[in-house]
Amino acid sequence: MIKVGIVGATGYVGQQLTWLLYHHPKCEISFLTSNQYSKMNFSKIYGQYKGFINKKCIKIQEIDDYLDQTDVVFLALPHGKAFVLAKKCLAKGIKVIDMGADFRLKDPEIYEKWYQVKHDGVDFISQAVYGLPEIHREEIKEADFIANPGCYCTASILALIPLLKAGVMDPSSIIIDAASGVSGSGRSANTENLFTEVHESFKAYKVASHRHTPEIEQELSAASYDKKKIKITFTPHLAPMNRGILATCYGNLENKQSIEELYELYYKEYGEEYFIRILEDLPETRWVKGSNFCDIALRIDERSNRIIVISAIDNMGKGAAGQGIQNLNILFGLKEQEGLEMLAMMP
Ligand SMILES: NC(=O)C1=CN([C@@H]2O[C@H](COP(=O)(O)OP(=O)(O)OC[C@H]3O[C@@H](n4cnc5c(N)ncnc54)[C@H](OP(=O)(O)O)[C@@H]3O)[C@@H](O)[C@H]2O)C=CC1
Ligand SMILES: CC(=O)N[C@@H](CCC(=O)OP(=O)(O)O)C(=O)O
Repeated sequence: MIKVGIVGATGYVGQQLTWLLYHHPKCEISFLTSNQYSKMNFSKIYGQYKGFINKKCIKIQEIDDYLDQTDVVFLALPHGKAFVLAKKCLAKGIKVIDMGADFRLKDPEIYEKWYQVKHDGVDFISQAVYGLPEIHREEIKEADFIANPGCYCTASILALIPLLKAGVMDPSSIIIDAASGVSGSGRSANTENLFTEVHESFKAYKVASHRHTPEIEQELSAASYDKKKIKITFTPHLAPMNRGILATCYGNLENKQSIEELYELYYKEYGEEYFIRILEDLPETRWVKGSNFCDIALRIDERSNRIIVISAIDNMGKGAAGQGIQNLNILFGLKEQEGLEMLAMMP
């Protein structure tokens, strides 16, 4: 069995990791950390685990006692908090999957500008592989340190890469409108996320300033046919639902092309990918809720010759914990779907 520690287990991503690992046939949990709830049984915080997980949370400072019996550690902490822990675990030969943003951006100056935090792990950036398996699988197989992508980034990058690789779209014309469920902002108390503030309302936020913008640009630029630096317009929205991301991505087509030709690019890129479903029907968040799937569909606006790509993921599935487990499976040479084959649950 692979022994897995979760740092930040009481957050939404940490809880989702715990749920997936509890059901994973090849993994067992070695420790769960929480500073706020240390010494409290995990099933007291999340009641569904009563009778299933009987483990007390430990403080981060106590993980040293457990690291000798741990193969891989998930860091599910706010940004700026992964540097010291990643360094410590890697030095002990323990694999690390960071769910936060600290090692996703290859340029520390860009990180510092968008996150307003000093990068304290510059020496490790090159060691971290961007954990989007459909794009970086071969590098992930060789890695011991994974920077798990941001949720909006996963939905947007997977939606656009086939078009950019083929060079059929003007990269300077990309606009991404994406909406997320409220769990995307985490579990900590915040007036803006109260039920009364978000229920029955829909809003854009961090317009032209969201920190996922440079992450999406980094990956799209690297994947595009000419590797030129791409600048996008990205507008996130808050949707009054618990989970899910729907990304609607627009770009100008370079030439007149049929929808069949464009779908062909997606079948070529993702035809073998278990977790990507290329659909003719338009994706909906409810069809991916709780799963690790990314559903994608295409349309052409004939009047403007614009391509519109719509993708749906669960922000905590393929957008975070599901993808984290997919990365774990690759790191340890397991079947990529191990522990991840569940479908969305309706309603
Ligand atoms: N929510 C989502 O959909 C997604 C989140 N992410 C990223 O995953 C990470 C975790 O997100 P999420 O679970 O939503 O966040 P939450 O706010 O729900 O949880 C954060 C966790 O980190 C712990 N924590 C908070 N502050 C500190 C601190 N100063 N030092 C140590 N531990 C701390 C909390 O522990 P304690 O019990 O002590 O309070 C809690 O367990 C973030 O980097 C986030 O950006 C990535 C993709 C999607
Ligand atoms: C709805 C909502 O608030 N979503 C979060 C994105 C969560 C995420 O993926 O953030 P990281 O890149 O920090 O991991 C946000 O917009 O900040």
